[in-house]
Amino acid sequence: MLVYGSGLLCRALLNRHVTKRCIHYLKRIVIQDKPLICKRWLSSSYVCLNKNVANIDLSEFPPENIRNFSIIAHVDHGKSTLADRMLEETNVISKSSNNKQVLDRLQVEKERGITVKAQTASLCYTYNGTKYLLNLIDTPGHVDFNYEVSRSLAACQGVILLVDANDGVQAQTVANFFLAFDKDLPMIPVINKIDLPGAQPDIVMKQLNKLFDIDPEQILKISAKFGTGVDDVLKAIVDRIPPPKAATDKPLKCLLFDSWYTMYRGAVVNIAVLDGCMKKGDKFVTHHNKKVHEVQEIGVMHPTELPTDVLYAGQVGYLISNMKNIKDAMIGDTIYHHNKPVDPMPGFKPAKPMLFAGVFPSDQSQFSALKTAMEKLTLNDSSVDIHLDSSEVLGQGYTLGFLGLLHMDVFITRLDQEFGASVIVTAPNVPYKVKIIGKQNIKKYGGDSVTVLNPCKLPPTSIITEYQEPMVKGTIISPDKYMGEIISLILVRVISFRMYVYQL
Ligand SMILES: Nc1nc2c(ncn2[C@@H]2O[C@H](COP(=O)(O)OP(=O)(O)OP(=O)(O)O)[C@@H](O)[C@H]2O)c(=O)[nH]1
Repeated sequence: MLVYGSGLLCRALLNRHVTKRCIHYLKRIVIQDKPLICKRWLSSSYVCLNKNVANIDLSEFPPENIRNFSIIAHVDHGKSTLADRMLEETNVISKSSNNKQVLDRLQVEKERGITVKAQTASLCYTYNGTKYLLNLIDTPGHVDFNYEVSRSLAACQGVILLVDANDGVQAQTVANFFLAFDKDLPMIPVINKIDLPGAQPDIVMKQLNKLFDIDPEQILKISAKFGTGVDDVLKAIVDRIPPPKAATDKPLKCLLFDSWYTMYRGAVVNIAVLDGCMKKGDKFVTHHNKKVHEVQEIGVMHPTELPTDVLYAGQVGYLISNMKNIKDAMIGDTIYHHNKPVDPMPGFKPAKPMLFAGVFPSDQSQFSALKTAMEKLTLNDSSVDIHLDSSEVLGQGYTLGFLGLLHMDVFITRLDQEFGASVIVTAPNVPYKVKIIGKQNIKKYGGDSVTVLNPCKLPPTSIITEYQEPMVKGTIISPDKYMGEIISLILVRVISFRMYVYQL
C-alpha cells in the first residue's frame, strides 16, 4: 500500500522530480494493492520529461515577452500532437516516441484518445536572441467539451486555428473560429497533417479563405506528427499574438480559470495573473465568497507542476492554498490580495445543459461518498449542472445536466476511475417546459411555466395547457453536392427552414 516511505515518492512525483524508477515503484504499489493514489496522476506520469530542465526564473519574462495562446480545432485535427511537438522543440520533454498526447492526462483521455479537459503548459522559447515565455492551452475538439474552449480563451490573447489537410474545415472548426472571433483574438491559421497521402492543403486554404476570409499568405502548413513546420508556428506565436496587457506595478488581479482536486494537496487552481504579482505566503481573497487564503505553493505547468514561488503580471500558472472547501475554487472568480480589493472580472457564462439524467449510488449507504466524489469532480468539470434528487426505487441521488451524451459518458467513467464511485444512471432525456393553469397550481409550481427535468416530476396533465420541447437555430455549411439530401432531411426533421445561401 502507499504507506511506508512512499509519501516521499509521491511528493517527488507531484513536485515533478519524476524518474522512471519512481514511476515503476508507484505502478507496482498500485498494481499489488488497491489504487490509493489518484489514477489521474499515474496516467500523467508516463512522460519522458527532459532531465535537464532548469528551474524557470519568471522575473526574466516581463509582459512584453509573454504570449498566452490556445490551440483550437475540430476533433482529431492534431491539437495534442502539435502541443507534444512544441513541448519537444522547447525542451520541456525529451524527443521520444513515448510522448504521445502528453497533455491528455486523464485515464479516460488516454483510453479513448480524445481530449476532454483543457490543459496548460508553459514553454521557454528563444527567438532572435530574446527569451519568451509561451503559455499554451491545449483544448478539446468535441462539441460536448466546448465549454472548456470558451473558458480557456479567457486566459489567452490569441489562438492557433488548426485544420486537418485531409478533412478540411469541419463543424468544430467553424464553432471554435467564431468563439475566438467573438473575443477578437488574433488567429494563426495552420493546416496540419500535410504528410498524409490524401492531404489537400491548397483546397483547405481556399476553404479557410472563403469561409473565414483568411489571407492564404497567413496560413502555415505543418505535420505535427513529424514536426515539419512546428518551429514556424512558434515564431508566428511570438510575431502575431500580442503580449498580455498587464502591469506588474498595479494591485494583484487574477482570473481563476480552472481547478481540480488532488488527494494529497486538495484544490489546485489555474490562474492567469492579469495585474500585479502573487508570491508564496501571500494572503489573497476569492471575490465570490470573500474568503481569505494563503498561497502554499505557486508555479507554472511545465508540463506538470513546477513551483516557482512567484507569478508575475501576464503569466499563467497554478496555485495551491489552504482552500478547505472545494467550492472556494469557483471557476471564473477574481482573486486579489487581502485588503486590496479590485474590480472583479465578469466571470464565465454558465454552461447550458442539453440533457439530464438521474445518477444514484448503486448502494444507498454510499450516498455520502458519491456526494464527496461529485463535489471533487465538478471542481474539474464545472459544466455539469447538479440537482439533488430522490427516487422511491433508487433512493437518494442526483439529476445531472450534461452538454451531450459523450460528456455524460465521460463524467460517469471519471466518477468510477478517479473516485471509485459506482452509480446507476437513468436514461437521459431533454428538459421540457409545460404551461400550467389555475391560481393554486401556479403558486404551487412557482410560475405558469414549469421546466421538467425528470418525467416523474411532470405536473398532472389536467392542468397542462402546452408542452414545449427544446429547439435550436442551426446553420448547415456543406459542399453543394450534398444539398439535395440535406434539404430532404430538413423537410423530414425540421419545422422551419429559413434561408439558403450559395457561395462560390
Ligand atoms: N499523419 C499525421 N497524423 C497526425 C498528425 N497530427 C496528428 N495526427 C494523428 O491524428 C490523431 C489525432 O491527433 P490528436 O493530437 O489526438 O488530435 P486532437 O485534435 O488533440 O484530438 P481531440 O483533442 O480529441 O479533439 C492521432 O492519431 C495523431 O497521431 C500529422 O501531422 N500527420
